Amino acid sequence: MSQAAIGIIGGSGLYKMDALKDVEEVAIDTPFGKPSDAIILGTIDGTRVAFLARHGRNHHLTPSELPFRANIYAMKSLGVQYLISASAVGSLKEEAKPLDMVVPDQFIDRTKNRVSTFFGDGIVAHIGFGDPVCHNLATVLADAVASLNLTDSTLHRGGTYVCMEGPAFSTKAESHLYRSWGATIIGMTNLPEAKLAREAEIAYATLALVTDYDCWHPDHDSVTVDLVIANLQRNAVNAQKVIQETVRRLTEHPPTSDAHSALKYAILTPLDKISATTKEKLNLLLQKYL
Ligand SMILES: CSC[C@H]1O[C@H](OP(=O)(O)O)[C@H](O)[C@@H]1O
Ligand SMILES: Nc1ncnc2[nH]cnc12
Repeated sequence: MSQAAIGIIGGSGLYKMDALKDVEEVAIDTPFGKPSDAIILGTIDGTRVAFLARHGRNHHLTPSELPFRANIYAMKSLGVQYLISASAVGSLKEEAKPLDMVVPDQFIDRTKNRVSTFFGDGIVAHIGFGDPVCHNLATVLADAVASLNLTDSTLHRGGTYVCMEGPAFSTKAESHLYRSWGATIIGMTNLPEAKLAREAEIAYATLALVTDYDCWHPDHDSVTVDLVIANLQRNAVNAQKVIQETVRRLTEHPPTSDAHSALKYAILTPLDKISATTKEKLNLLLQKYL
């Protein structure tokens, strides 16, 4: 099957990548079901890239309905080693303005209905997640943003992304609570993805595109989908430029990543005690340790 070392997951408003050439659509089935949509394989300036629209190209899946495991497994099956998420987020800080970009380095989990692990069914593993984002990949991503000198968007390096369940946006009390925790941005999708990517030994980083001030800001109307999409469409051109530049830099200097060996000391169950069925289901993740 065709392979790509770099994967992109496009969120709300980013349903395709114009820079992707020679595209081929691949419908992948995984032991965890089907991904959100077909994966679009192609090249960006000669580098193979796999693109997936997180909510489907017609945005038909809510955050709680997303097949996170199938999405990450499908990326792994294509050989993806670096995964970049482009995501719409609300801002929890005055200085992170709509149209700005944030490359977060921490997450807070406020989800309730997500399956965020490949393990279970007779195999136990606990990956380290103290640093949930790959520092080296995030640095390449943030450096790519900085190199473009975008006039209409300020870059914020680091910051905490609160991942809420949704699909309704937060209450004001929740929004103020997250601000009191020092969090920078809020979204509904990235945390399960980051956990599963780590379990799959894929380096993961997020390009967060600020679309609104959530509902805490006294001078801004509460968040609406219209506002999110309008601001994302304004920012989608910049986001694609950033991704293109990041792909160029990753191709020139592929960074090392601790994520690439995340399972080395994480599996507790003796490998000879794992059932054949579970072994087969997780073979893609486990094969280098078997
Ligand atoms: C359309 S507003 C809420 C929606 O947008 C974000 O999606 P994504 O992370 O896929 O860009 C947010 O997480 C919500 O799912
Ligand atoms: N304010 C917000 N809350 C949660 N997810 C979002 N995505 C974009 N804006 C958001």
